[in-house]
Amino acid sequence: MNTTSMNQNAHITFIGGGNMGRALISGLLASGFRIGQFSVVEANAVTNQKLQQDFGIQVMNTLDQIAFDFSKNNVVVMAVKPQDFSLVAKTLRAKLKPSPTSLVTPVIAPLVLSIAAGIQLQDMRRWLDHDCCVRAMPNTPALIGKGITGLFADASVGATNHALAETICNAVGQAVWVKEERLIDAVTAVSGSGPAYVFAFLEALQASGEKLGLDAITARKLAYATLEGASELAHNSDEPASILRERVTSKGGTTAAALDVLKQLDWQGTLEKAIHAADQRSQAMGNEFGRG
Ligand SMILES: NC(=O)C1=CN([C@@H]2O[C@H](COP(=O)(O)OP(=O)(O)OC[C@H]3O[C@@H](n4cnc5c(N)ncnc54)[C@H](OP(=O)(O)O)[C@@H]3O)[C@@H](O)[C@H]2O)C=CC1
Ligand SMILES: O=C(O)[C@@H]1CCC=N1
Repeated sequence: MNTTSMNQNAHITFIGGGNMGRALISGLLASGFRIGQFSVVEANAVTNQKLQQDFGIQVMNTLDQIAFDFSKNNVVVMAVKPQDFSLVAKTLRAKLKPSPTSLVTPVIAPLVLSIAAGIQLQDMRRWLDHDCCVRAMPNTPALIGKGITGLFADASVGATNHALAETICNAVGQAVWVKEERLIDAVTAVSGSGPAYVFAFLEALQASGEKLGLDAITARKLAYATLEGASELAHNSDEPASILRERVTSKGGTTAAALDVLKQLDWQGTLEKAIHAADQRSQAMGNEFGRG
């Protein structure tokens, strides 16, 4: 099946349309997937209502309302919190197979694409009684088509579903495959949680400007434009970030004064510890919520 017909025949069911589900739905719609290709199950009444209003898509309240059309290339995006995952997966289990009286057998096995932090493939497969599972770790810039998603699949996922998972993630930005499942925890720590570190940096840069006497609007403009300009410069440059940093740092100047303080406070070490904590938490959540 070529990519165009694979995409056109895809039906994507989101279980959970909260922060990340919403970002992916929005990004996928903007990239050309059609409204009719989506189903969403969202238990929260307010979130449910808002999804219907904003996107005009079909949003169900409960999992028992799902009925897969097995003539489609079904993708089920598991976008609930890790602590809700096992219950959802166990409820979904019976739905993933056509009923014995069904006249349609799946063209390809439904793909279960989990974006949940920590939840491991072995646990998903046990709960779902279904092999065709892929782990993905996207991030919220998917909302504007600038996400980056780390993906892991093992050999039990066939070529079509491998390609489908990648196509969906590419539609909302970029996708990278990692070679070991364990590395999805690292992806989570770096880029899944990463936007929050960047937003915290932006908050701090703006607040520092205000403390130096700039009004809030000006401080915000300076901080946001600096982050945008610097990251685009780094992105488009052949040089590593360390060289770009040196070019800003005049000998005995202002940048050197600021970077000296960050060095004394072991800024890099602190950030490494923070990202290590996220990686550890991802593993711990896998153990905590993977039981049962
Ligand atoms: N937020 C992010 O930046 C990222 C999140 N992720 C992962 O994505 C997943 C979702 O995170 P996030 O979007 O932030 O979480 P949210 O809580 O915003 O969204 C999850 C939604 O699922 C709903 N829900 C709970 N149980 C069910 C059910 N049985 N059926 C249907 N819907 C249900 C929740 O309702 P209620 O609130 O009422 O429980 C909630 O609205 C997590 O596993 C997280 O690890 C991955 C990458 C980035
Ligand atoms: O904070 C979390 O657990 C989720 C996973 C990555 C981003 N948000």
